[in-house]
Amino acid sequence: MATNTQTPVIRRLEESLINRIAAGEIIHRPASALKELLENALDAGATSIKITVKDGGLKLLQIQDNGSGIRKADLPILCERFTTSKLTSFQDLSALTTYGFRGEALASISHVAHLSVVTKTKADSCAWRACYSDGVLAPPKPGLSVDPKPCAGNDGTLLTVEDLFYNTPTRLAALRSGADEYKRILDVVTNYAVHNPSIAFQCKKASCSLAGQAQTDVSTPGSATVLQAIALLYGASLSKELVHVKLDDQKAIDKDSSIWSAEAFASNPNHQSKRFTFLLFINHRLVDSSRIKRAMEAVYNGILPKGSAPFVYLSLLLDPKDVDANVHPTKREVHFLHEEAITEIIADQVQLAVTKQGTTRTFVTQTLLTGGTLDEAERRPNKRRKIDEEEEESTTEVVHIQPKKVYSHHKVRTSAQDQTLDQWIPVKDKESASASREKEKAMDELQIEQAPKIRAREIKESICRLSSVLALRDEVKKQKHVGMCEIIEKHTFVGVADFDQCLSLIQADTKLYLVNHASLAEELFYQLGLRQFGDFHRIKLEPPPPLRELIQLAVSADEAFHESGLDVDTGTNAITDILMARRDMLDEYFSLNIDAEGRLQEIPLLLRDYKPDLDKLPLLLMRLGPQVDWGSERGCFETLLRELAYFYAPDVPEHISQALAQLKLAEENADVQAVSEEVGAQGLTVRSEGEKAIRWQIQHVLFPTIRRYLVPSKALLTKDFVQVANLPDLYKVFERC
Ligand SMILES: Nc1ncnc2c1ncn2[C@@H]1O[C@H](COP(=O)(O)OP(=O)(O)OP(=O)(O)O)[C@@H](O)[C@H]1O
Repeated sequence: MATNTQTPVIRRLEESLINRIAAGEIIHRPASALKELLENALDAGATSIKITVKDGGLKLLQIQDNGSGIRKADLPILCERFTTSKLTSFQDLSALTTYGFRGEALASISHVAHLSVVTKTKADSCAWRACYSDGVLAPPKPGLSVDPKPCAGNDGTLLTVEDLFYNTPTRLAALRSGADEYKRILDVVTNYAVHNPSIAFQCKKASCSLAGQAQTDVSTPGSATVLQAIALLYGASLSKELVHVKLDDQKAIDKDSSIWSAEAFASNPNHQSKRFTFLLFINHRLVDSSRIKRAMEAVYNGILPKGSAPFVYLSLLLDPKDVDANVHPTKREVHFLHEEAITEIIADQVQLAVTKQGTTRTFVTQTLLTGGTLDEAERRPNKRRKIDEEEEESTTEVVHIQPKKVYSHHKVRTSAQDQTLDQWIPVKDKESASASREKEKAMDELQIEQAPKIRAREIKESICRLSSVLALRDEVKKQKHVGMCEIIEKHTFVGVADFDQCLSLIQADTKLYLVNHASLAEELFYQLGLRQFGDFHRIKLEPPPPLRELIQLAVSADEAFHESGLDVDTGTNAITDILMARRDMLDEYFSLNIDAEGRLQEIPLLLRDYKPDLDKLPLLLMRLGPQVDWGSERGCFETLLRELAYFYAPDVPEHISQALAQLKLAEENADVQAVSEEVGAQGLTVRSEGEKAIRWQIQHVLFPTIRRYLVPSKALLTKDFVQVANLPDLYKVFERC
């Protein structure tokens, strides 16, 4: 760049240049112009909107609506900047019910294209035609008057945009192709057509087919529901895999916050696409929200296999006063009050609904359009759907283009959504088939109620300035094993292989690993403890149990303690005293709240949605005495977090082990009848229910969180990870057989 030693002169830009720069911010491409025009038609109350496009909208973009029309008297200022019928005062901004409010869209278009309008209100006896250039009326042809001309026309407005960006060649050159622009236009129309199913939409190219008839690429009847519109535009097979979530009259935070509602159609695990289709409307406005999008992606993280994506339509209705639509030139973004809380509620509900379907494996068949409309649409598929299908195919085509051959033994089924090992393990109780089915159903419901939120939630790292904690966090990072990280990050959970030994199978690429999930979980919980140090959520115990009694329970059951020769009371008192003396610190840093009367009020919640086995609580408290290094800050924090992690990690709960032991004993005595009558009534029943709940928690909460948050060390690799199979090797074995 040339260096200029002279001080630059500041000049006022020419009006036309200012307007063109401003227009460039609002009108990026044909699809953004169309969005503005569509929204104008919707604001005008249209029930039918027809769009015609030539060369991806660059040559021609025409939109005809049957809305209110524009008064002839308003035509002279129609395309002037900041002229609008939708806003009069600043206060109106906080009560917006229209898409438009700035009076800038038509002005912007007129600065970068040739714009003409034919419009007729119900009160007019004829339509009026006017042409615009650079914000003002322009003659239709050189030498003619600029005044609007009477002409024939229907009620409503026909807006024609020609030669978009004719005067901004850089913008024009940056646009890829007419086909690409047309695809974007179809996206916009499709999205609005889904959201406005009672409005008839049509979108077609202006070029005629050989038969002389333009082909309509998007077409909706205008008398459908959102689900029916999705079926029409995205395909009936998708619409059958959608779960419906409706939230009415919600309050974000407390009773004083405004009411909001939401409606969503989200795909169940049976639908898997390569690309995430996310249609988000906030107060009917088509917007992007990275926060909500991330939350939706997180919902499906633990449900869909890697590389698969869902479909989600979400419409959010908020009090207009809580929404700021004036944050982005194209209005593609909005800000709203309590965004985080509202997002979380919606994500939880979507997850609940989606996993309910995934868990119960019920395939709901929806009755779609009655009458011939859908069938007709199925025969004449909408272009948007065709494009989606083509895109799915074209991704496969990439494989063809790249000459990398995929051998069959490298092809692995990574779809973990439905076929995990657990599903092939029969529940071994002796109940009748129908009773078993009843119980299955009850279990499914129970599981949903017990742990409705199964995705790996965002767990924020707490702000902590204690050098000891920062050093411990650093240590975790330093021990990170890169190879293990890859496996953990892209693994697919296959199933619990041996429940009693805490072994699970996971798959990464073509390799199958047997992992000790209790060890992985213990390390995970230690790291989660470090991550949230000083800022844990809490589990409240109701009624709060006396600390001393809990410790006594564990001490009296502890063999090592008896061997040491100390008496139970002395041991119990010593441990109780240690904890009571440090209860302020325990509360502040670990959310372990013991009140002045020695009752345990709260314990830390390391992972929301995950329920630790509270039967292990006495053991935890007892171990906090001798196992924690109370002598140094760093040692104390580390050992205490390790104890918490040990408490949180899953192992076979006491009552299940007891039932198992009983079963084994009975089997050894060959008293099988007694097994079925006695243990079968208690032990095995407990095993099937308790075990099922734990298995569910392992698969749906633990492993998704491991995938997202565990920083694995080499130690884990050597101790708790065994590669049991590699598909190509297996293939060789089979070949030899
Ligand atoms: N299709 C239409 N039918 C009826 N009136 C229309 C139509 N399109 C535009 N108008 C009128 O023209 C005015 C200016 O439209 P323009 O799109 O420039 O701004 P806006 O919609 O008011 O605000 P924004 O710039 O935020 O979109 C609108 O306020 C509306 O009164």
